[in-house]
Amino acid sequence: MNDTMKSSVFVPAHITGFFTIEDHYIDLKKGSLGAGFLINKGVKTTIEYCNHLEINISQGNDLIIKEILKIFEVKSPLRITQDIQLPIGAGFGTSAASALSLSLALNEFLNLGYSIETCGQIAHKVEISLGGGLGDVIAQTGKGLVLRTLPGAPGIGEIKSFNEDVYVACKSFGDISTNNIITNPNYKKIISENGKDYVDLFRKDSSLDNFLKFSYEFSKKTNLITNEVKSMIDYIDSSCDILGSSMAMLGNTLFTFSKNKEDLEKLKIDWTYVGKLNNKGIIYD
Ligand SMILES: Nc1ncnc2c1ncn2[C@@H]1O[C@H](COP(=O)(O)OP(=O)(O)O)[C@@H](O)[C@H]1O
Ligand SMILES: CC(C)(COP(=O)(O)O)[C@@H](O)C(=O)O
Repeated sequence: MNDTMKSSVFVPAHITGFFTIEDHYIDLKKGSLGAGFLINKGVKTTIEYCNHLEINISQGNDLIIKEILKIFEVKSPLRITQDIQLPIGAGFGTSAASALSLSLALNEFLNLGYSIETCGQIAHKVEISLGGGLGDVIAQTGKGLVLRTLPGAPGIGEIKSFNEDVYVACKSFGDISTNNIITNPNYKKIISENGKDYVDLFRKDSSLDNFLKFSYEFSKKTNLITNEVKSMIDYIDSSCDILGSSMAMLGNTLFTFSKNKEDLEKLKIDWTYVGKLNNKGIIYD
């Protein structure tokens, strides 16, 4: 047991701009290629000693927590608190952040000595089995702008991180069922055909401009872009000097990048998130 009797881990939300779907009969090798980014809100999991199992979660259900506890074979009664700081199902990767932050916090609190890769593989397996996503867990072990170059769990897949000094604003209009999209044969085909083109181009020139351009084109070519997101992008493009905007995969959520916060605040949009790109990654308290 951790002698401080309390462990907290924050895992940043991850927003995908474009991606491919990489099936495999081994869940640890199943995932996605693509590019996305991390922000300064996400999921913070805190574990304390308690005389009975207590789960406090700010939203959603305890399905992910129960699955992770099963894999860790946790016997000691704990108080697990999860602060999910963004809307669930809206393209922020909250299921992956819930699974990864809990795995890392359990590892620290129980002094198990697992590597981040092992904790990430546990989280990835739960993410895949529950249909929460494909490549968010490995992406959340990166920093800033994250390119997935090999699919799979941490320690199996591969990522490259790029540090960018920019502001991001996200506006969510609601959720989109990730599982319905990533298991639909027609979507799988159009997503992977277009996603592969953009991954190949982005690998050659991994600039922020390209990320924003490729993501917006991807959202239109896959017909995933929603009317709300498209109209908001048109309004933003006509209003001010921003770097670019697109749709979060997979949520009815817009994201836009700017060199300064003032231009984002001038838009008078009730942002779901506005802040700097997260170039630091996971935080252990
Ligand atoms: N903390 C959670 N506990 C249980 N289920 C969750 C949690 N977060 C998300 N989910 C479920 O996982 C699926 C994907 O959610 P999420 O990862 O939030 O989607 P997105 O990555 O698009 O934000 C949804 O069906 C959602 O209901
Ligand atoms: C795009 C998606 C397949 C789903 O993302 P989300 O809905 O945020 O879980 C993501 O997991 C990825 O692999 O890039």
